[in-house]
Amino acid sequence: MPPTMTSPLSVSTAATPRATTTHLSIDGVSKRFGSFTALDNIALEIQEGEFVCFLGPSGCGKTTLLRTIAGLTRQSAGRLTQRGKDISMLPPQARDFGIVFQSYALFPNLTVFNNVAYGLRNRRVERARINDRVAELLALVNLTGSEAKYPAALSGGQQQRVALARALATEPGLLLLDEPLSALDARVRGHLRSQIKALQARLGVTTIMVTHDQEEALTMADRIVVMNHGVIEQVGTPAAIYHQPASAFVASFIGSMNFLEVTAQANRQALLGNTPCACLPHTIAVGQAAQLAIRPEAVALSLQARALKHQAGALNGEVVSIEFLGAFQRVTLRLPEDHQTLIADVPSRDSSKLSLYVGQLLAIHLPAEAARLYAAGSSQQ
Ligand SMILES: Nc1ncnc2c1ncn2[C@@H]1O[C@H](COP(=O)(O)OP(=O)(O)OP(=O)(O)O)[C@@H](O)[C@H]1O
Repeated sequence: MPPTMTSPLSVSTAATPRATTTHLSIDGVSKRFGSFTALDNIALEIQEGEFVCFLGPSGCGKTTLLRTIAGLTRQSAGRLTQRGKDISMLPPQARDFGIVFQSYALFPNLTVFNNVAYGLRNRRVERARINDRVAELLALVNLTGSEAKYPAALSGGQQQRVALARALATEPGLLLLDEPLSALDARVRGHLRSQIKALQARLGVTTIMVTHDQEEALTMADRIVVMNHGVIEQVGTPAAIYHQPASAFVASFIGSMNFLEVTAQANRQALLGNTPCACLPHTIAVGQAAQLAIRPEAVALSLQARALKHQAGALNGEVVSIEFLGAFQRVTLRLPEDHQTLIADVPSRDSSKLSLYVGQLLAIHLPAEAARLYAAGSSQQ
């Protein structure tokens, strides 16, 4: 299985806020469409003020879960509680949330001012208060001065900022974001990502964002809910999801990962061909086929391969390609063990010491603390 290749990621290391009050509880929520199960017994608690991302591949059920929270889709089973109140059967208009969709969904025939004021007018808020609140919200999303413009006169990023202001206008307890950045080009997306994150931190509004973009989730979320085939695979901080993936699926979905075919051994070990490799504690039976997962940046390369070549327990490989990626070089090695391949990311400042070239034989070190064993054939993407 070739390793999943994506660019290196900056993982948000911000600690989960010390929020201890539950904002939203999802208890045993399932959703079936005919005989198809889109959500299977989902259980999740979201804390007051948290920024949570639902992350997963297309069709995993993340939008269905968001829509269920909003009341736009009715669950087939289970219960939703918001701030202690059972909202399971409430229609969307009786629930406390603001929502931003992927496509801007602004009213095209209303000005920016009137789009943002819409929810406030529906609630019969008095005119002077509406004027103040719209001014405050437009300042918050850096669109002061755009009050009289129509959506068609705004860029995609500006339209999404108006949509955000509109969603926040009535001060909802919960902000729902359904892939709000995916229709925007990369530069605007990056900029808006940090704006939304800063705004959320400033307002402290509990936020759930659906995304299929791992980088977005890793950089924005306090906690990530990784979903696959209608179930939650793992819930954790970005750092925990990245460094301690709970399943082969999570390991392969987030960041780049090598998967080597090995045989499980006792005492935190696995056999790669005949070469013993130390790894983290595992629960796979001795002698069972397994996958050893290790990130490319954790693989260490050195020059003593020839000396080690015939030494028991030494792992070496031949360089088959070198890609220059700026901050690091991505080196693909062929291992003598069953001709498997391994990717190593070598920081550019270290690569000169290795004088890398195709055909070179290098010693490989797989640090045990970065090597995780999963059952062979366990779900990847
Ligand atoms: N109204 C519906 N009727 C039938 N099937 C549906 C309906 N809505 C969603 N599904 C199915 O449920 C599954 C989950 O859909 P959902 O939209 O939640 O996925 P997703 O993870 O948000 O994916 P994407 O990123 O592609 O939007 C999909 O297989 C989808 O085809």
